[in-house]
Amino acid sequence: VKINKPRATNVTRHHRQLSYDYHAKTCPQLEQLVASVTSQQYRESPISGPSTIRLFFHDCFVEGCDASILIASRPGSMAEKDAQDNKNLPVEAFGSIRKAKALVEEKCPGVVSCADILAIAARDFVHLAGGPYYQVKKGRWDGRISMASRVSSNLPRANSTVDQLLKLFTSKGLSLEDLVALSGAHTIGFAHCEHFVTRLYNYRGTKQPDPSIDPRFLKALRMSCPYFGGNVDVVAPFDVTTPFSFDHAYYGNLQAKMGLLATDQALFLDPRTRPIVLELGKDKQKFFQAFSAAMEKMGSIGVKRGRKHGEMRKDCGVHP
Ligand code: HEM
Ligand SMILES: [Ca+2]
Ligand SMILES: [Ca+2]
Repeated sequence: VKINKPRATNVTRHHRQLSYDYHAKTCPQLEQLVASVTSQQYRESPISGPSTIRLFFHDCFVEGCDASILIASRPGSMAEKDAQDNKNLPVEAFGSIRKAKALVEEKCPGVVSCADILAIAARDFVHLAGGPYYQVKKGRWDGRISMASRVSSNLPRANSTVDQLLKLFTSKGLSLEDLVALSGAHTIGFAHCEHFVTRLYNYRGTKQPDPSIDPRFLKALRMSCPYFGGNVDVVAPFDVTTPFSFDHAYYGNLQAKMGLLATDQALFLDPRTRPIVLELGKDKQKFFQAFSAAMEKMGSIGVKRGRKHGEMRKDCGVHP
């Protein structure tokens, strides 16, 4: 397989422009302000955690980390959030960003982008669920473009092959290691049946289940997800062992043939990614380190700086 070289120039140049202390003078209390919202939100509706982390991923992969995913559609222009791939993102995720932005605007008007707030909130939720607390680089501006039509080609599908995943991730400046570490976000959260149901009944048109699923796990999943006529709202946990805790159990599940999506299980089946799955499954600290580093890289995809390329929104849902 030919792996496209990451367009490192693009990514690193913007990367260098972000900094940990970007708001030290303009909004020194920024992280506490966001934390007060995320911690309360996590107590009141814990599903804000996984959904905000996913929101951040879907933002960064489409037009870069620029809060383009938060823009509301207008008549005649369908925005990213209403694209098919984003329709399962619960309102809670958008709600926490809106609340955090409102509080930040009250204390530090006009200086902090929605994109930075989303990056900080995603980190907070990782930590609140038991994951690592890593420092977040800041200095992103919000994006001017949000088009539903740009979404699907920039996001992975639940049945993408490892080749396809690699091609997509390297095109964003992310490595093989980053792909495996970031997929570890599936240590929390849930997926709707539609994303894995063909694995349970008709794998690649064989009318048989995917042979790489553990038989007991298969049976349990089939109980929740019938092939026909199931309830479309039913979800299954990504990590059957600790669905609410941000730990490295995800990688152990893959070794036990209990990956939920084809893309999860594929990371253990593919000889290129298997060694990384084994390594991260052995050592929680190693996973935390790899995940934090990969989140920093993901958080610097396509970052915009300044009025020429970006904007500073007051309301994250509308262009100023
Ligand atoms: C590697 C390719 C990936 C694929 C194919 C994929 C696909 C999916 C799918 C299909 C869902 C279920 C959505 C639903 O039914 O509601 C999901 C959920 C989720 N994804 Fe991924 N994902 C990938 C990578 C990532 C990355 C890189 C992150 C973050 C760093 C992430 C974080 C999450 C989280 C936290 C959830 C749970 C959301 C919830 O419970 O509300 N995923 N993903
Ligand atoms: Ca974006
Ligand atoms: Ca877990």
